[in-house]
Amino acid sequence: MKSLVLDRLNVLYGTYHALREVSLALSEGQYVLLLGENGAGKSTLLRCAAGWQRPSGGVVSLFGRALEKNERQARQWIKLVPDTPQFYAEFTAWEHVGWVAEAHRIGEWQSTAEDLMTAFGIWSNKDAFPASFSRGMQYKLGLAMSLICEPKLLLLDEPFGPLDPYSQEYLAQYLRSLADSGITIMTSTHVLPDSDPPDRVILLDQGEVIEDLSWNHVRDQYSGVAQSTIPVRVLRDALAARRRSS
Ligand SMILES: Nc1ncnc2c1ncn2[C@@H]1O[C@H](COP(=O)(O)OP(=O)(O)OP(=O)(O)O)[C@@H](O)[C@H]1O
Repeated sequence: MKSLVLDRLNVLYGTYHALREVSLALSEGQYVLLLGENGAGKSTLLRCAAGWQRPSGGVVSLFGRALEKNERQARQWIKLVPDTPQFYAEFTAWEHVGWVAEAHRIGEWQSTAEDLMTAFGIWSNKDAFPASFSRGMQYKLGLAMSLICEPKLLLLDEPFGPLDPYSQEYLAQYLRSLADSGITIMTSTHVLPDSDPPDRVILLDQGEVIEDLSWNHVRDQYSGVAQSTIPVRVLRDALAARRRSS
């Protein structure tokens, strides 16, 4: 069963075509990187996949059902952490996590929340207000709020960028273990830690999917190259080939 299928998605902002005939299918437990230059359409794709934005054309399906025909269930299953998560000024970090956990009817959420916040290094800030958090701490809180809801599909917009190197490695490890436990993950990124590789890499350029590669294929093609530098090389080579042929 495919957890996420995007079928010929198009997104127009006025006359600007931000996504053009984007089709892809993600299997359960796949960990996928979405690569592309600034403005390639990564956030737009993630927002459409999460149901935060309605495409101008095309269909988003989750576990075999169109998202808009199964919206409440789909929204419980999918969690998107945007590049800049938003918070309520008047609630603490702990209240944010507790509030989403209760809303999703997660039982006994407190110890999981403590584990998540400890793992992400924000436990000592649990009673502080997220407005006072650094960008990296805000991202970690956004992650904790999403993970406490036990999503089946986790969409992350630029998760590694705001994090310190230790947290980047920890998150890469954590994402790998989530995927191995059956959660599907798609993350846009310009950064890849050296450990715990993804399964697949999708390259976007000017709103179009230009490559869809297995990590094993990419790894073989760039053997001897540090994992962290592979995304930039894959993207650079694919864009160069595309511009040569056009
Ligand atoms: N609300 C909007 N109105 C008009 N144009 C938009 C809007 N949102 C995005 N765009 C345009 O759509 C294109 C894709 O934007 P998007 O944010 O999806 O790119 P991205 O790949 O996530 O970029 P980045 O790496 O900089 O985050 C860009 O040209 C952007 O200017």
